[in-house]
Amino acid sequence: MAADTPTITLDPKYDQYDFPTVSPVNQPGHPGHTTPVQDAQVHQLRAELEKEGYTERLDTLTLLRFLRARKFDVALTKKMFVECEQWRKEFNLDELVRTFDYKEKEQVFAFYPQYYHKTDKDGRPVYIEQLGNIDLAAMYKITTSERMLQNLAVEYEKVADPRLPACSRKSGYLLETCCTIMDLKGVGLSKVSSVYAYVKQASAMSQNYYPERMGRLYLINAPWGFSTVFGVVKGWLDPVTVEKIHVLGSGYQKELLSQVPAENLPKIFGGSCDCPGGCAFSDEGPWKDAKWAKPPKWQTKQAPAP
Ligand SMILES: O=C(NCc1ccc2c(c1)OCO2)c1ncc(Br)cc1F
Repeated sequence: MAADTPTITLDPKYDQYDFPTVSPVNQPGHPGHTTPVQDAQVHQLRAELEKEGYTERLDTLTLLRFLRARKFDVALTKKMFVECEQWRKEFNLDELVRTFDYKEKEQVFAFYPQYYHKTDKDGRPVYIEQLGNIDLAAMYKITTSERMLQNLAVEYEKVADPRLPACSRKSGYLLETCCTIMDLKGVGLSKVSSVYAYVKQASAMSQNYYPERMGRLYLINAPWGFSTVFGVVKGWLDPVTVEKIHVLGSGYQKELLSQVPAENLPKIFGGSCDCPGGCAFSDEGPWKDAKWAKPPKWQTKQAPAP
């Protein structure tokens, strides 16, 4: 086997994957592109977590995501993993995923659409939020911030299964991140203050408990002055995160269409997609296609794609 062929060392006890596990991202720390030291850090982290009684989510792909988020500092990664397990327990996430019914979704979406819709040119799930019509006073007559965060957590859980595995099967390589579009049209700086608390909690949930899931973040229709404000915020963010974020004004369509094929982008954003019943409610994507949603039971374990 050529020296540069990506290979991944899997632990048969935890790594029961039924989708491709080699990442197209040819950077150290990504599955199929780890160094021997990084492989050893995965084993060290797993051994320490097992010793503390953890038994779930100790698979290689998950541990590598946490290790990348903490720059392979095993002690800091262990702390992050433990805090995430603590949050999952307090949030009662395993039951929530099974039972949560966001029956007020259509009414909330009139103010704040948040949905997954098809894929970008690299095959990632596209996640769209439209924040411009948020009216928390009116929304809190319909729902609560707790239920909005519960819905977000459930949708994030579905990213791990079935969305990303289906996208990985369709593309033939491992996909671990999403392409997020946040439409700020109509978000005046005054409204930002009331929305701020929720957005702060949502982004904290994303960064602390779903590490390395954001592949790209497009902030479109950013109000004039936002990119100046963002210039300050940028200084507080990790450079790896900053290079994923694209702040675009009203002339976003050309850049957005270079990342998301027109047929996958809703018409309202300059694409050509117009799902029956509305793109915001279709949940269209490879995860809805029987061909990709689940491997047939007979499928043998595939060797990682060369
Ligand atoms: O896009 C994501 N995070 C970025 C994000 C998500 C929510 C936010 C935010 C930034 O800023 C404000 O609210 C994101 N997070 C977790 C998972 Br799973 C999939 C995702 F696409």
